[in-house]
Amino acid sequence: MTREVQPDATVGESADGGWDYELGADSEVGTLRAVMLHRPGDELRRLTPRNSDQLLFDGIPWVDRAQEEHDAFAQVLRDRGVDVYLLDDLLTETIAHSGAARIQGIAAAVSPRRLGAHLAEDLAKHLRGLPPAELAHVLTAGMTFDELPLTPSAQRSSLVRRMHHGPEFAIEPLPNLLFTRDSSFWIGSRFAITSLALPARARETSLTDLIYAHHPRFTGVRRAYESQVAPVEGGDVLLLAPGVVAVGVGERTTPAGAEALARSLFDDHLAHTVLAVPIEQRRAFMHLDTVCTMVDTDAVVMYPNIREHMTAFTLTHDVDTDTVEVSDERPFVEAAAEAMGIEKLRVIDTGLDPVTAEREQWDDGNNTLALAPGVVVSYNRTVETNRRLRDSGIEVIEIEGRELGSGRGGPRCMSCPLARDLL
Ligand SMILES: NC(=O)NCCC[C@H](N)C(=O)O
Repeated sequence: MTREVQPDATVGESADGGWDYELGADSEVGTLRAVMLHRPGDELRRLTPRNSDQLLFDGIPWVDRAQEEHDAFAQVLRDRGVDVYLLDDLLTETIAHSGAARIQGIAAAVSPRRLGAHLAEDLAKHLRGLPPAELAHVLTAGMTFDELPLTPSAQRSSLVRRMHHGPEFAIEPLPNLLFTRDSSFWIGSRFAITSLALPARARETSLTDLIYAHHPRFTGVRRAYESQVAPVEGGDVLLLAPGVVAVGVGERTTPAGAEALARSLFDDHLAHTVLAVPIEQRRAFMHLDTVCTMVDTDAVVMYPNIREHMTAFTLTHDVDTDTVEVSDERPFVEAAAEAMGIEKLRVIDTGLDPVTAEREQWDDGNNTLALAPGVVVSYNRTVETNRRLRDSGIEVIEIEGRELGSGRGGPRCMSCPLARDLL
C-alpha cells in the first residue's frame, strides 16, 4: 500500500477569466478560497405543513428572513476573502452557455412516468423555449399543475392533467438545494457528484452535474466517483487530512456506497485510507457532519453523547495485490489519528451535559464550516458549544440561522468548498 496521493495537476483555468487559485481541496480546514452556496428561493415557498416531512424540513421557514440570513452568511464569507458562487447564477449561466445542458436539465425534471407521454412532451417543449433564468427557476422551484402552460391539445387530451389537483407538483421543488454540501464535493483536484438517497433530493445532482459538466468555468476539471453506484452524500464525507477520508454510513450513505467510493478514490489515487464510520439511522444524525466536523488540522468538534461510541472500519488499498483491506472496527479517534499520522486527534471537549448537548446537536452546533485552521463559522444559537470552542482557542464567527435551520443543516451543510489551500 502506498501513502502517496497524487492529485491531478488540474488548475482552475477556464475560458472566461479563470481562477486565481487551484480548484479542489485535500482537507476540511485549508484556507477557503471559493465556495458554492445556494441562496434559498421560491422552492422554500412550496413547503406546507402537509409536505414538509416528505421534503425533509422540520418547519415552514419564513422565506424572506431565511434569505436575509443566507445573504449575511455569504457576506461573512466574502468579508473573509472567500469567493462565493451562487448555484442559481451558475445554473443560469450553464443553461445560457450550453444547449445540451438545457436538454439534460429538462429531461431530469420532466417525468413521462408522472406526467404521461403527451403532457411530458408538451411541457418539455415549453421549457426548451424559456429564457435561461426562467428555466433555472423551474428546475429549482418546480412547477404545479396549476402553473402548467397548457396547449389546447394537452388541455383536451391529457387525462393526467384532468385528474391531478392544481396545487400538486408536476415538477417537484428542491428546497434542500440550500444544502450544497450534499450533492457534490471536491477531493484533490476533482469534483464528485454524489448519489442522494432520498427521492426528495435525488434530482439535485442533475443540477450540480450540469454545472460542472457544462459551465465554462469548470472546463477540463475531472470527476471522481464516476460510477455513483450506491448512495453517498457529501455531508457524510470528511477530508480528515490529505489522503485520509472519513465516510459516515447511516441514514443516507450505505455500506455499499462507502465501499464503492473508497475503491474509486483508491483507483484514482485520491486517498490512501478511508474510514467508514457507522452512525445511527436517525433524523438527527442524518450525516456524519451533523455530529462531527473538523475545526483545525488535528481537531474536531464532536457531539459529546456519541464520543465514546464512535467507531470506524479502516479501508486501505494494497497496491501490490490491488485489493482493499477492511480492518476490524475500533474507536474512531484512534483509527483517525493513526491514518492521519498524528499522535492524537483532539476532540474539543464541549463538556456539555447530555440534555444541552442534545439540544445543541439538533441545532447544528457540531456542523461548523472551517475557513482556515482554527477558524470556523457556526450558528449563534449553539451558545455553549461556541463558548467551549473559543475556550479551546478556536475562532468562532457566528451567523444567524433561525429560519435557515428549519431544514436541519448548519454552515457546513450549506456550503460546498470549490477551492481550499492544500495542507
Ligand atoms: N450535510 C447535511 O447534514 N445536510 C443537511 C441536509 C438537511 C436536509 N433537510 C436533509 O434532510 O437532507
